[in-house]
Amino acid sequence: MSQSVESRTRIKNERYESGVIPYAKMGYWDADYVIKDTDVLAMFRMTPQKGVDPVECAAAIAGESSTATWTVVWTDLLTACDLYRAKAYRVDPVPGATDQYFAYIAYELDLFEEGSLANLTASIIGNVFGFKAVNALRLEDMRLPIAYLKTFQGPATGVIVERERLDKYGRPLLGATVKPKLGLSGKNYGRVVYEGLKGGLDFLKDDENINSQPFMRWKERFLFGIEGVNRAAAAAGEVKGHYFNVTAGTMEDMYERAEFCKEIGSVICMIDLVIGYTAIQSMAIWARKNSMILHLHRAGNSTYSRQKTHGMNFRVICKWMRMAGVDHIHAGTVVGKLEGDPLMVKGFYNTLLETQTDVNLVQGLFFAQDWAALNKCMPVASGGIHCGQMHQLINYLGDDVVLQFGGGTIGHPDGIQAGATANRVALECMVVARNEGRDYVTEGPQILRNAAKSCGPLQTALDLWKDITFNYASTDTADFVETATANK
Ligand SMILES: O=C(COP(=O)(O)O)[C@H](O)[C@H](O)COP(=O)(O)O
Ligand SMILES: [Mg+2]
Repeated sequence: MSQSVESRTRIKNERYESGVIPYAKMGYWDADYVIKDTDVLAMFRMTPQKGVDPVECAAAIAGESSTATWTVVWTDLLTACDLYRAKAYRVDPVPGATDQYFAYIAYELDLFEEGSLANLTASIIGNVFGFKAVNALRLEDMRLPIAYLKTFQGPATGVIVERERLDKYGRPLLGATVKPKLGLSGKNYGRVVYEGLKGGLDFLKDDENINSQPFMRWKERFLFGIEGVNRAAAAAGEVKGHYFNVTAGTMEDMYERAEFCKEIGSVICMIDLVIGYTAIQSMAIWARKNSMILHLHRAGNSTYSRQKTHGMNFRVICKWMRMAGVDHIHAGTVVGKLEGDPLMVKGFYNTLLETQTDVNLVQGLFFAQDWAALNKCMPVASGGIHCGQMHQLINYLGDDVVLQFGGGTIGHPDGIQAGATANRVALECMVVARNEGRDYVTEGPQILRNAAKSCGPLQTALDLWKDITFNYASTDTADFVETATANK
């Protein structure tokens, strides 16, 4: 028997009456939703406007970051709208805050184009952050399903192959940022590179804002820089590198600089986060094709990652950058001059280095994550660190990290080589102490003083920087409900 028109279509259904109905009623809230292995999950910290119901707020976020607009549209009926609608499935009050909630949202995998961070982010951090009904919004964490991760390249080289290419194992790598950041000529720049590498560092690096300015065009820097690398490597009998920053105003310029970097024999090049997700993915593909290690400076991230109630947590940037395919990313020092709570930083490092992570609320990891065999990405600790902190750095950050001392190398009173030597000796004596099973964290200062007896540069550095610490309260710390398990 044929159905009447009215019973065949959904159009007479209350859900599709024209007008404005709550997002929760439109299907963007489903407390009974059963998460699929293939779903993309996101957790937002939301601060609804006064009087806005948290569940409706979560539903609105799910709506605006997936299929919805502000009013009912009948064209939904032309789509698999029940499937494509994101579902907010859980809302928890943030402990200790009266106006904030954690909202969990599940997204159908087919909402996203394969291998495109640009497409993912246009939904997840798109319009939704400007929503008037939400006073503030912060993307705290995401779970990326294996099926989706497999559409991304992942780190071009990865930690294991980087160590093999460098032939350096069992210790953190050592680097330094050339200072002053801006203004040196190519020749003087190359001298800094040479001195630092000759003194014992593995890497020197360009700073985030050095590209191709009038005082030193990029080719000058690359040519003098590689001369410094080659001379120091020949003298030391070790592989050495300098991260040449290929960041530029256009992709064409970046490719040209990266090609030249390869041509002159560099093992590594560098880009800044500010070039954008698509440009980063393109450069990562170029890096894998050309057997180049790709360093990423996170310049710009604090603009949106530092404050607790609005923007996004840096751990999500870590996830996206591992997907995008960079081999290094600045991820905090704990003890240095820039933002970094110890537990949060540990969570970032685990996100970059582990093949699987469990829910770990203390470290701010709200979801379990399987990395689908994407390579590991090397965290870089940089910003206001010096050799007197070596025991703390090794304790907090482990072996798979590049420790970068800019001021802490170039600022040494006896010169750059002496600064580099102080760092290398401090590192090696601490690694030996740790490997011998000593309580190197407690005995650290004494271990350094003993090593300094036969290393003048280390003695001078310890004397100069002995009292330098950066003990400010972190702005980004963990908030969690003891019993919460996000992957229910
Ligand atoms: O130039 C430096 C550090 O110089 P120095 O070693 O002289 O302090 C880097 O740009 C910062 O580390 C970036 O910060 P982060 O690594 O936190 O992104
Ligand atoms: Mg810098």
